[in-house]
Amino acid sequence: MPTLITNIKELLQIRDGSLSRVSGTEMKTLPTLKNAFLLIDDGLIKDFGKMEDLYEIQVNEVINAQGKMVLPTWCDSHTHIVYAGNREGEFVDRINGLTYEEIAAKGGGILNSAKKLQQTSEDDLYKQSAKRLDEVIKLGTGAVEIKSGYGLTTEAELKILRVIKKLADNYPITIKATFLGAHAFPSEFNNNKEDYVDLIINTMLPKIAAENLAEFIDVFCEKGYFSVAETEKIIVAAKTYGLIPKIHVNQFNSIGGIQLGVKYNALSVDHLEVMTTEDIETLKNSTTMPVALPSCSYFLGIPYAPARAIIDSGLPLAIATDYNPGSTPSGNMNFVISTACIKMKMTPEEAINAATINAAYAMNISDTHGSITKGKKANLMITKEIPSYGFLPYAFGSNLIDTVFIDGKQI
Ligand SMILES: N=CN[C@@H](CCC(=O)O)C(=O)O
Ligand SMILES: [Zn+2]
Repeated sequence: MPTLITNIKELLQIRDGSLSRVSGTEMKTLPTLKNAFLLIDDGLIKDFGKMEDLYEIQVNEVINAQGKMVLPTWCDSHTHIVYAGNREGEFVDRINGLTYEEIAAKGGGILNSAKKLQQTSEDDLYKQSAKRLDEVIKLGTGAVEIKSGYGLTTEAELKILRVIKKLADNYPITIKATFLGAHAFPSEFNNNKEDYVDLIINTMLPKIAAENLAEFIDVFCEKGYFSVAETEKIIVAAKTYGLIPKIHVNQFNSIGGIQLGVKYNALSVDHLEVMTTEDIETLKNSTTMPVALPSCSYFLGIPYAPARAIIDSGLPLAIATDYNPGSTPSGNMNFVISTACIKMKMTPEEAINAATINAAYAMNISDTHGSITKGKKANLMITKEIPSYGFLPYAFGSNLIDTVFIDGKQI
């Protein structure tokens, strides 16, 4: 039986089904309908319109959204939420003056998380990760991409990907899995890095493909991590198994990761804190979505991705949390949106577009998620009473999300 939401102060992000992403000046527009209704049936958005055009209909439930906004749930296209424990100690080390790179160089960082994860059972890892997922769903996230990458052995990488699969089976939200075995070189491969790349290609990838555990391939393409040549080798091998590239590039240095991503039709290139004009030029006329991770810049105190230069050059932009224990121990998309506005000078319209329709594109789900469109999933949220949608990024730190619907069901 259908559910009807009535008296919606403003229904945000109404789009035609054919739209998959918005770029450049298009990002400044957020199509809305004031004083609206929305009808949910069979888990999908069945209809919406002005209250004055509401017709007689038999429904199961009527929700009065007087004074409240309704919008599609956030799509978080870049997370690492399947991890063990935390890295609170390194947080304090950084407060005391060490840099992220210095901590990694002395065996902390990703290797620290990998050690913890290797010692954690699959059940415990599931429990820890499910808790994080529960939290972000309540904050309005209705689809999430999750990467492996804190295992760094065949067994531990498979453990993470199986946990992701179990989360996808047990939770109603859409979950996409990414294989990120190339997140860091385990220390035992320090003197023979090619052997680790070979392990990824010859052992991990075939097993992951055989169990159908990932849709995307990711590599941390960065100085001190994986070179452009190593990244290319891994992407080429992964593509033979049908995995689509979504890669970590330009976090600390611009070394050619964007050019590589575009060459191999990456679905997205993520981080982008350090961008050259050539990097921006390369992204033009490509199908690759640039993805910025504002909370990572906030937490590490590193530059923010130059959103203005990216959008003003006509490109699209998506934003995501990067939820992980080292650089972003937060999965709050509302904070990401506020930070994008406050620190990256994105307008509320641009930030909401970046976290919905463009973020859905960066996860390959824009045909079902990311906008209020008839026939798309009824993954929606109702805000608390707010004066306007600009209040969402403005009142940073307040939880303004009242109710979340996934597949038309209230969470
Ligand atoms: N930069 C690479 N990977 C993660 C952080 C890894 C970590 O510090 O644990 C990121 O996207 O920020
Ligand atoms: Zn990341």
